[in-house]
Amino acid sequence: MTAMPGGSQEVAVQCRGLTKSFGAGEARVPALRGLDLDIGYGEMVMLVGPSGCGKTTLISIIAAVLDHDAGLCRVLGQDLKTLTAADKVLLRRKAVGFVFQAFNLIPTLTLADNVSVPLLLNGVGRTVARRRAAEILERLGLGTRAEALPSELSGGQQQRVAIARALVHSPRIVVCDEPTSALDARTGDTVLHLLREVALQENRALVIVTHDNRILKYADRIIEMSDGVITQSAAGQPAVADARSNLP
Ligand SMILES: Nc1ncnc2c1ncn2[C@@H]1O[C@H](COP(=O)(O)OP(=O)(O)OP(=O)(O)O)[C@@H](O)[C@H]1O
Repeated sequence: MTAMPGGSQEVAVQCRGLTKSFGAGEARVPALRGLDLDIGYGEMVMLVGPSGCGKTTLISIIAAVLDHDAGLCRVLGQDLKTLTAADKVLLRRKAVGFVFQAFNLIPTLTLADNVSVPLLLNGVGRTVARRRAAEILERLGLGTRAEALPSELSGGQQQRVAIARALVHSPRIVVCDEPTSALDARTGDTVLHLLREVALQENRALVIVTHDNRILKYADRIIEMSDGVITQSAAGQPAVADARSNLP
């Protein structure tokens, strides 16, 4: 079992003996092989490891977009195996923000409309939704582009829109797959500051898959995976913890 730093009893995510395979018979590929993990509220965890070790599979299960085979995955106190498909839709809609590697923006909608979608799905009125979308786009440096279409943006700008959309409805759990892959160092810092602020101030849990060593300094915990299990879990650096209290 992977212990929580400080031994906290209250966890946002609890995985025990989690397994997941793709395919069947000779083509079967085991992606998770009995993984144990706890993630606390207010914690920002970074998942690292070689390509194919199961990082995306793990965050997809935590975000309730992919079903696991066996073991326990409890998210916000709910055992995912006990949830119906409709329950999972609700959990995702209300409580999960997902930044996909491929951004997954809707090409025919403006940035403001893309970012408004999670709010509209949660019953927020259009005017309020668009105002909140504009606010978060502003914080991510895209305030003047709110009426642009995704195709008019660079990859880095699209990535920031995807991050805005994942945060706009204040989800308790945020999972991000390579959220800085298309960003330069400065923009990556802006995004990580925002994600940290979100994790700390709103007491949410953030899980970030990354190959970007530049952003590891923002993590509370760095978890290394290999071949479908966790091989190492290390606390973040104290020097960075100091810097966190000076967020812009
Ligand atoms: N939909 C799928 N169908 C078949 N195999 C899959 C599928 N998704 C993942 N896999 C396999 O499961 C294993 C874990 O994949 P996963 O994408 O979780 O790894 P990863 O650590 O996120 O890799 P990367 O860093 O390259 O994104 C790999 O062997 C991958 O080929």
